[in-house]
Amino acid sequence: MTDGAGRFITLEGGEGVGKSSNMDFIASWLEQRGISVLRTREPGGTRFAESVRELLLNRDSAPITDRAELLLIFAARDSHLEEVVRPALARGEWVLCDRFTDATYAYQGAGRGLGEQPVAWLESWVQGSLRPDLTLLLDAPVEVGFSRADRRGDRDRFESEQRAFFERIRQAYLARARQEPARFRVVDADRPLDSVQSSLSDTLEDWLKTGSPSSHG
Ligand SMILES: Nc1ncnc2c1ncn2[C@@H]1O[C@H](COP(=O)(O)OP(=O)(O)O)[C@@H](O)[C@H]1O
Ligand SMILES: Cc1cn([C@H]2C[C@H](O)[C@@H](COP(=O)(O)OP(=O)(O)O)O2)c(=O)[nH]c1=O
Repeated sequence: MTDGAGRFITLEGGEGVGKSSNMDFIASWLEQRGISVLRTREPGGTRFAESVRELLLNRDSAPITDRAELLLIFAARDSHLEEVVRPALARGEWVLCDRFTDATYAYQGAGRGLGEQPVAWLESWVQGSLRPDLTLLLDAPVEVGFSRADRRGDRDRFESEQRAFFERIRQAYLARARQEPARFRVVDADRPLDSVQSSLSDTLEDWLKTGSPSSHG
């Protein structure tokens, strides 16, 4: 892509679907095509946001109400957008982010049961018109992700939730993908890693062919 405009790509999915395993793959795939990408994650990406991440993920944190959790996530997001994402897009760079606001609709909106409305308010206040250009959703049954994530060892504060929480998250992600088919590509992650990656290649190839429209030009 040589049009000089940045692109904002997000990777989403429930626990253990393979986001971390595929971040490198996606970044290298783009880099092989001459597109360098800035890799980042949420919550996180700045010193402040990484401290918030620690607070949110640590099982030994003092109790956090659901509303406070939502506000903390957007506080971290504001810092990440101001310090990292917006400046990179303004320089014409591509940004690849491990989770973004679709995760908030899924985890806080559906998982915690706060509903879409408070997420939508904060999204429009904190982000203005900024939205991802492409969202890759890795989808797998909850038990598949769970058994993979368990191999990683200790469960964090979110991973300690019950199965119904993760079912709501999966359904919310799929519903968002249905509502915004132009932005989302759903990849079946319930397959061996090489098949998942071959689908990701096809998906990216197809998206680049369609002109990979940017809203940050
Ligand atoms: N398609 C796959 N098939 C089998 N195991 C996988 C697959 N993708 C990832 N894994 C393994 O599952 C575990 C969780 O993957 P990870 O990438 O950390 O998931 P996430 O970041 O989505 O939580 C890791 O041990 C990883 O090696
Ligand atoms: C970005 C974001 C993440 N989260 C949660 C989901 C994850 O459990 C956790 C950290 O994300 P992540 O690093 O993707 O964890 P994992 O690799 O274990 O899937 O933060 C939210 O609840 N809301 C959000 O808006």
